[in-house]
Amino acid sequence: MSEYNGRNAENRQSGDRGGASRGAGNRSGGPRGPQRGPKVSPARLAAYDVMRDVTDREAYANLALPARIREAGIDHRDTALVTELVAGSLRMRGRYDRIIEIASGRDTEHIDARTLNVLRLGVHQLLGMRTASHAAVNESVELQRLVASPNGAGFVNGVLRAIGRTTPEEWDERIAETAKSKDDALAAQTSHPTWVLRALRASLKAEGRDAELVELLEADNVAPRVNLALLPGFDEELIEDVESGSFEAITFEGPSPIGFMMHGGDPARAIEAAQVHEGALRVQDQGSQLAALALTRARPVQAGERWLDLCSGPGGKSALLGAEARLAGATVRANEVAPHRAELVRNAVEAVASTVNVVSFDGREEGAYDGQQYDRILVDAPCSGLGALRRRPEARWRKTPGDLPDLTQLQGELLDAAVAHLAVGGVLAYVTCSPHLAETRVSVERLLGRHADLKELDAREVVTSIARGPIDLAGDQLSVQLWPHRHGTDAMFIALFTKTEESAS
Ligand SMILES: C[S@@+](CC[C@H](N)C(=O)[O-])C[C@H]1O[C@@H](n2cnc3c(N)ncnc32)[C@H](O)[C@@H]1O
Repeated sequence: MSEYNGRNAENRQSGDRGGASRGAGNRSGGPRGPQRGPKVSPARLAAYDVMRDVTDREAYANLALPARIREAGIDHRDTALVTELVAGSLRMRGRYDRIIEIASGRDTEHIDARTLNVLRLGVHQLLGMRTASHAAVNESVELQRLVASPNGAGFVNGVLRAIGRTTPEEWDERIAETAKSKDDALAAQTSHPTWVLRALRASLKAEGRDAELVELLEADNVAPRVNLALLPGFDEELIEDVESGSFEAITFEGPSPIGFMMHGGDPARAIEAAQVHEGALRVQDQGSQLAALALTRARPVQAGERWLDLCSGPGGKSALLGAEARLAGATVRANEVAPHRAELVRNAVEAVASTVNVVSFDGREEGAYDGQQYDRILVDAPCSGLGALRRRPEARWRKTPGDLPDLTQLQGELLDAAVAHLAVGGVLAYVTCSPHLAETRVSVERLLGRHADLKELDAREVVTSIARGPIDLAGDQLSVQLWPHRHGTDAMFIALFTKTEESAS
């Protein structure tokens, strides 16, 4: 038996509400001919198309899904089904592939790519959505005939029937029995690459909380709630309205003092219903909210302060910095290297446009700084994104440990350039959406080693003082590591520094 207790995400996925058969689309690469009879629902066919685009063509599910749903004319009811099929099958791909291997006796590398995606979708219906076994198997067999090879229909039928006869808990045991190691078992059971599991454990261990690993891995497998931020200084009466129950879909809760949580429904509609200043209520993870507020509230702001958001695209934190600056009489320069992302920043800061100047430079170059020193600098650095695995179902399968050296080098170079433009007594925030130690504490220790004039500030104290209620921050470092399972946020890392007078010369 492995340490995993079978309390896995499969049991918590939403149920299949079934898909009506209303004439299939026709984009898949297989031998798809005309369908004779109502065999494969348009929802399942659309899900297959997106799976193929993501697994074989490097598409991003969050972009490919809405595009395919529109193209196939999928209605509102079936949109949820397609989304669940795709997101669940992609997120749980590591687990499902292992189960397929055990059930079929065949390595997934030796299964035709189209058939493998048909199987993944089938397994998700059987184990993740608890679709009636005959329906899941029959639809998968028909999907196989339509998009892959009719010759493989018997294989799909046999493998899925075998999988459906075994409960998710029994699959956990079979995975453990056949795994190469305990880590291999837990990684397959919870659908994480083993190197990611080890990196997450190392980071939790550094806080003395490695016992939380399974909880974290499970949290990664549940799509996050949509969170909203209300920009300070705008429509604050909304808080009272929400607290008095005027809005069913939103509650004023979570660790951020300006954060709201959505309980289902369409965020765009909820924002419209709130009738606030345009752009003042925005979708934003509460960890990101805390990271931006940690910089602005680390110490009182003096009117006239100059702030820099060095890596600002798509602009969520810039909007928040802009709102805080507007209230305190400071100004913000928001820099983003990619011009199309700088455009997104311009849109994001519309509500505070008079306070935020958006520019597009490489943050390691002088142009990003306009020859100025800054009182506060946010380096929300490009990173592996291992802290946001809940959001992008395919992301964990696209990262490799080989991505880290280039990223950590870039993070170091951006930080060095930022330090050179930090005013004496100014505050620098280093933020990543990754808990990987190479991108967090190792980066911090190296930075402090390179800059004798830099002193780390107590970010824990700052975040504790701004959080809405008590916040469980573990370990004995000055920096803050947030976690999905503990805080309901992305796994954001926040470190704060100041430049000291003595050694600044
Ligand atoms: C983690 S994201 C920032 C998220 C943003 N702060 C927000 O809250 O919306 C990192 C950003 O850094 C940008 N970036 C990457 N390399 C950069 C560089 N050399 N200089 C400036 N920005 C860079 C990326 O394009 C990306 O938009």
